[in-house]
Amino acid sequence: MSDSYFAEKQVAIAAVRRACALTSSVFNKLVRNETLTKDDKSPVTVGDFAAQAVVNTILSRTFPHDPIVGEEDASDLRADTGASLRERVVALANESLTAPLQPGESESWGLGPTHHRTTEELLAAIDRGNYEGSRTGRMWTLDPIDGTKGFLRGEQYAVCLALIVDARVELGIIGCPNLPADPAQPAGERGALFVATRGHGAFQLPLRPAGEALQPEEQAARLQIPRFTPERLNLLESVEKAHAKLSFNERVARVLGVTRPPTRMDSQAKYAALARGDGGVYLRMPVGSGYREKIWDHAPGSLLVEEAGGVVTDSRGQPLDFGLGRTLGENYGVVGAGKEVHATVLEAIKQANQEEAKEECQ
Ligand SMILES: Nc1ncnc2c1ncn2[C@@H]1O[C@H](COP(=O)(O)O)[C@@H](O)[C@H]1OP(=O)(O)O
Ligand SMILES: [Mg+2]
Ligand SMILES: [Mg+2]
Ligand SMILES: [Mg+2]
Repeated sequence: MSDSYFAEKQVAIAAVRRACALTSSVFNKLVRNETLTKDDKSPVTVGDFAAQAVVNTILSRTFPHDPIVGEEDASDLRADTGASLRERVVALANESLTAPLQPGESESWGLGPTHHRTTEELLAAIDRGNYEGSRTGRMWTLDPIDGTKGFLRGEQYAVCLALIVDARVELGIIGCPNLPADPAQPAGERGALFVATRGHGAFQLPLRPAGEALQPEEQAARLQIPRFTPERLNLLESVEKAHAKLSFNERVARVLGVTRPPTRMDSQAKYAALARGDGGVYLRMPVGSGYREKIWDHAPGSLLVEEAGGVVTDSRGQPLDFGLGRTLGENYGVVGAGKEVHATVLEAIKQANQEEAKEECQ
């Protein structure tokens, strides 16, 4: 792995690893009343809030001038009705931040047993994620638990962090605590960390740090999307019908001549799976509800796929624009695939659109 954004990469890997340890341990202890429903009807748990508190606390200490676009905010925790939730989030975040230093971490990052934070400090850290985004300058974007529904089901979710500079994703980190470490052994050990730096490749590392060095070459496996023939392709798609138009995916699969059933998976674990050679196509078409995709849901995943030799665009072939604010703007869907397959998928989408329009006229 190269030295481009080396300091940022070290810090971001450590932050995502701590957040993954936190969320995995919280899953086993989650009780009723530790999950809220947000205004958009999506769930948020003490794990989402605490993971955002941890990552933002570390980033604020190490890169104090960088703004952060994070999914969550602390308003529900500050409310009187949020008192017990707030206490739990503070306890979980402090437990994570005060855990012993791991290989590659520095005490100057404000980590380790003497670094307890106050409630106000942790709520303020969560709210550091309120940045509105920008076309220029540096910013981080964080999804503390991507795929909260998957997390609650004990299935796939991901802790996702990216550094964006002048609207271009430069660094992407995705921690997947429930993803098999080795795709050839689906029932084997779980947990994988994915790291991509623009121009320097995509890598899988162990989720738990091993040995003294942070990322010795032998621990990082370089990822490359293989060439796919249609018989070997299958679509990687959302589990949630409300998030993506799965009936349209079926049509696209038919046009492509894909015979294998789709792989349904929550979160940016889909991008990680694609980057390491699973499926061959990431397809997410809008359901027509006016939902706008968020930058934290695609920034690290899209860089990971690009650095593994793939292409990620909207369904018209336009690049995703990370400079518009907290969202990607009007939603035309997202398509990710290896270079050769990507163009074929865009063609198949055109054809599927025409077929659908024709049927709707009849
Ligand atoms: N109505 C919606 N349409 C599309 N995506 C949504 C919607 N509501 C939430 N999401 C986000 O979609 C992503 C899940 O994608 P997938 O369906 O592929 O697993 C998550 O980031 C989820 O947020 P969250 O981070 O809160 O889980
Ligand atoms: Mg959410
Ligand atoms: Mg998300
Ligand atoms: Mg989330």
